[in-house]
Amino acid sequence: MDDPYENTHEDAYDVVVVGGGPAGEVVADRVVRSGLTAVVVEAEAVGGECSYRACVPSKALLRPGAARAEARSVDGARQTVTAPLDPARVLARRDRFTGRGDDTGQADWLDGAGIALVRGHGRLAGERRVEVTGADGTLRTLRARRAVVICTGTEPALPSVEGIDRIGVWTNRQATTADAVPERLVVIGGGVVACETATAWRSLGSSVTLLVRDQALLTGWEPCAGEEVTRGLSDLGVTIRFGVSAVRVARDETTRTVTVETDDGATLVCDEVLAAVGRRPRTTDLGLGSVGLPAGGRLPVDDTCRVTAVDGDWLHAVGDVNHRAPLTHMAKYQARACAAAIAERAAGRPAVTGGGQPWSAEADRFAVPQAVFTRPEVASVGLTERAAREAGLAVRTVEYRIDDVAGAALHADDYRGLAKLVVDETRGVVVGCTLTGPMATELIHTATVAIVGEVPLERLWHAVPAFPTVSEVWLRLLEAYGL
Ligand SMILES: Cc1cc2nc3c(=O)[nH]c(=O)nc-3n(C[C@H](O)[C@H](O)[C@H](O)COP(=O)(O)OP(=O)(O)OC[C@H]3O[C@@H](n4cnc5c(N)ncnc54)[C@H](O)[C@@H]3O)c2cc1C
Ligand SMILES: NC(=O)c1ccc[n+]([C@@H]2O[C@H](COP(=O)([O-])OP(=O)(O)OC[C@H]3O[C@@H](n4cnc5c(N)ncnc54)[C@H](O)[C@@H]3O)[C@@H](O)[C@H]2O)c1
Repeated sequence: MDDPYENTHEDAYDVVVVGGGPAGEVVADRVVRSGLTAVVVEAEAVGGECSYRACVPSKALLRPGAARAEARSVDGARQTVTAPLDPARVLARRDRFTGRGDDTGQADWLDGAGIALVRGHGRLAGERRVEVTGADGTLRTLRARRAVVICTGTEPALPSVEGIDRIGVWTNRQATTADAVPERLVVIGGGVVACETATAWRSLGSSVTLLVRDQALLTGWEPCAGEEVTRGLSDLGVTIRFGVSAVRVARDETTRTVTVETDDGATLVCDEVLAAVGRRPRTTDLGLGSVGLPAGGRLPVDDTCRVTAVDGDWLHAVGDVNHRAPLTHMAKYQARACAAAIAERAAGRPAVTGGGQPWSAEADRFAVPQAVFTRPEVASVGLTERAAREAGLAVRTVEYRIDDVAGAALHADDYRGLAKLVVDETRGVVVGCTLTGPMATELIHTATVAIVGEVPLERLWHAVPAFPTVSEVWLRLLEAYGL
């Protein structure tokens, strides 16, 4: 059958990328570097959730409080840092990172990289076709000669709480872009968004209450991570209520305050409520039906990020939308792999995976690092002890208090931190690591290298950490293991 788009060059690209967040930007950049052409379709702002309403603004809000706490943890410096944070300056600094949502810089970067940008909402319209509806309602069809890559990310899930759709509930968007510090903030959830947001706004002066359905924070992590963050947030003045769910919320139109009723019969009054109960894929209005897929679900993929439920090797999904490892750095890692696979197949080669090839995003399955900038920081990579046991590994764990390391005591008078290694005894290698305490987020990469490199512990013994650094915890862990 004749292809009506065959000669319409302006609307045909080798690769059509739907969504210009971290995943989409990197896929497009890498395919163009490989000699193919690419277009990015973006509905809101190039840079995605990460740049404007997630990672970047949240870390910009967290850093001043962390810097202040760090100075106050050293005698001699502590006495000089007595004033609270200056919210106006903190919010202004955040805005310098986000440009308040202005994506001119990132759009210019796409242009400079030779990537076309089409603004509008993209939907699949059958095999290798994407229809884009512009803000003015105009419709444009893009044809992909080789591949379509879905990088549409996620949107916040809302808990089923009566009235939650009528109070102007905060999601990550308001929590990272608000222009004023709420006097009283109630947070529903006990995961990373809940814990980081509580840290940030409490540091800026809010009175924060966490309503945590579970009996711990950061479930899914090693229990010590949640315990340390519970202690740290409590010390910061955050109220944490475990085993409690909100059942009803209502905003008073006169006072603008929100009343939150909980399932233990209590009532809280606050100024804002943040829902931080996880994310759902942005696939409801994506034309998935045109390629035989149900709307609204995740898009399972193989290690090259090819959507497994669709025949052929043209449809891919990268980043949060495939739910393999919903983090920016893993989205970008998958993007590099996916672009390499597309280039490999374009060259007529099969892109076989599983052997550490650049087109194989296999680290998603065993070495996902995560850095959480709470007080204290927590970071992890690889398997928890529980996950390793469930996977049938011969598990041995080693724990060490980081405060007992000379470098940690020099770093902060009140240093408090934990390190836990999960070792696969059969292979004699580290398969998981969790760290808590100051600089945990920077220290975790050492563990990532050990896990990905499958470095035997006897060999790791020869990687000598410098004295007097916090990294000496690695020596202590190996000694505790018996080396
Ligand atoms: C509060 C918060 C803090 C976070 N902090 C961190 C952190 O510190 N570190 C970290 O690694 N991760 C963090 N994350 C997770 C991180 O934000 C995501 O993993 C990351 O944004 C995923 O990138 P993505 O490109 O897959 O999706 P997104 O960043 O969500 O980008 C998707 C893009 O697709 C566009 N889009 C969607 N649908 C369409 C469509 N139909 N047509 C056209 N365009 C479309 C959207 O407008 C958006 O620009 C955080 C998340 C939250 C909520
Ligand atoms: N520093 C970082 O790496 C960072 C920071 C923020 C967010 N993120 C990413 O953003 C994503 C979303 O984070 P999140 O915290 O929203 O999700 P999450 O899955 O980490 O935590 C969700 C929390 O909400 C609770 N919950 C779920 N449903 C509930 C309900 N109906 N009522 C009450 N509580 C409920 C869960 O028990 C859990 O405590 C994650 O994938 C995370 O990796 C990463």
